[in-house]
Amino acid sequence: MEILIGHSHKNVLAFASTRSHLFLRNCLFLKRLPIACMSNYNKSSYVRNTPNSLQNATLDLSSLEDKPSSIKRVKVFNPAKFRSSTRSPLTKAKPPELKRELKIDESLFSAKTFTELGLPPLLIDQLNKVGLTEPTEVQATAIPTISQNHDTVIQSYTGSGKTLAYLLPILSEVGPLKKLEGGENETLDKKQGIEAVIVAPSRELGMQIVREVEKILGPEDKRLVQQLVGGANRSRQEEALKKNKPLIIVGTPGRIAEISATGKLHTHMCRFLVLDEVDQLLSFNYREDMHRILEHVGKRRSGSQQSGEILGPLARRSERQTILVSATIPFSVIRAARSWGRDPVLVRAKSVISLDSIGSGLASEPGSASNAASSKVVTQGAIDSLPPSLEHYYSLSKPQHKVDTVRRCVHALDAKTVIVFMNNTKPIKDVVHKLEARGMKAAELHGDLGKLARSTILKKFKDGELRVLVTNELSARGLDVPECDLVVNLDLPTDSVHYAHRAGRTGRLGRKGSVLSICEEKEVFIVKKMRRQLGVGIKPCEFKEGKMILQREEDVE
Ligand SMILES: Nc1ncnc2c1ncn2[C@@H]1O[C@H](COP(=O)(O)OP(=O)(O)OP(=O)(O)O)[C@@H](O)[C@H]1O
Repeated sequence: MEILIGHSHKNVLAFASTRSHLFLRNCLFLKRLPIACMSNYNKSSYVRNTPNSLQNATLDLSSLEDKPSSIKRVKVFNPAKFRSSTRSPLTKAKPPELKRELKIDESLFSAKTFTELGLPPLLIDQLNKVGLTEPTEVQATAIPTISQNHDTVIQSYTGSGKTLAYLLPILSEVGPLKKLEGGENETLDKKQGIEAVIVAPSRELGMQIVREVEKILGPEDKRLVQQLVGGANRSRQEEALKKNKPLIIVGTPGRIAEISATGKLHTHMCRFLVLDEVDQLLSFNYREDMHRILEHVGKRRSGSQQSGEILGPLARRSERQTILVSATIPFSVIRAARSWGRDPVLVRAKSVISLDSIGSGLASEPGSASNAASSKVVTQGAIDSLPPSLEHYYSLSKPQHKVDTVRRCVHALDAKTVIVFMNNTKPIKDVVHKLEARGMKAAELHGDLGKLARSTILKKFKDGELRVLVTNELSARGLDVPECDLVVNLDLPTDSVHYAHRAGRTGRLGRKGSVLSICEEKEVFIVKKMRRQLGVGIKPCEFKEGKMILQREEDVE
């Protein structure tokens, strides 16, 4: 027990201190430190928190895949057979300590229909009604895996359909579209209360997930999903919880934790906990709220609770299934998943790997890591996070000419729906004014705006009433505007993980998309570093006579 206490708390501390550096950097140092200092500072924060053996072991997500011999594969998985034996949460709880072997039928990873994946007929009908007929690669891999009750980490590039990859297996177990099992009836259903909690880091992403669930449930049953996002009226949300008795709640960590603390949100019997954009949710900013959520969701009252009290919240094993999702999965998430999960697996397009198959000795004490190794951990969090269809460019510009470079790029590429990212909130308004003065319909979106203003602007942008949205990191995660054909980094992102999420707002689900990073000459080394870390080509370019001209590297240096 003592070992477990230490292990669990170490994870908490690792998250806390890593983020506290990032947080300080974002808020305080950004304007004052030269970029080179910032990048070293970022590295050193990882050094302090990365276990020794991890740094020496060059462990990464891709290296996990290089060890097929460590994957236990016993028999062919038959989804139809599996689904009929799926346990009912109230009757057939599996002892958490029992290790199960990983048995996945890889032929399912190429499934061309949702039927092949064993989804219930009612759910498939509804998907067809809303025009969803063919699963994406990550969906074809995640759906059968989650349906086997594995705690799952989903890592797949931006815009690859991760939301439905976790929603569909949940909806085939929860709500009116699920497959009814023998002995189960509507009376039991009504007693069950909240069955799935989905946590997202921003209101916008939370609301987007709610809309996705509502779309599939249809107008008659959409009350079964309830949003609990910050910025909205809390008592109205509490009333809706009481009145509508939702089965699924989607919310931001602060609001979920707040309502949970008042005793008005009962999630102990919950079967699914999803952390969307998990790497962000496990950061310092959210630590207290996430603690509460992890402690309470799916924590049935049983004999095991007592040992949970002794071990501390993160070490508790519960009956819930935990699903962690992001395009960027740093090692800290793998470590967390291993420490909370039951038989946790890592799902990527066309591959499933047992997290338990990662070699031992990774949980040694943090402290004396090398810079190179720790930066590799960061790098590996970002690799394979970008859709292959994206084109990446960078262009040199003096600070006072950056807005003009945006304008020339938009015209040269004839981009219709553009997201411009900046690092600070204050200058955003000024950029919007300058773009409007140059005849472009633009608006600002950031956290200083009220909820209503944020949703109105986002709606206008999605409806095509605005050509350019000037925003900050708020919009980098999860925002799905399929029409977005150009992302511009008017300020360079702080690292490759931030680059990946910003860039991923375009080129969604196989569409074409371009990403332009505007930088000063002294910042080119940062672009090159990100290019190396992400494994993508970022080509130098300039804009002349309404055209984009690609340059040779030598001409830029
Ligand atoms: N099977 C499918 N068929 C058609 N469209 C789909 C399918 N799955 C998802 N989509 C659509 O693809 C788009 C991207 O999906 P989603 O937002 O889930 O991507 P993501 O991988 O979560 O991206 P991010 O990492 O940026 O959050 C959405 O508009 C979604 O509705």
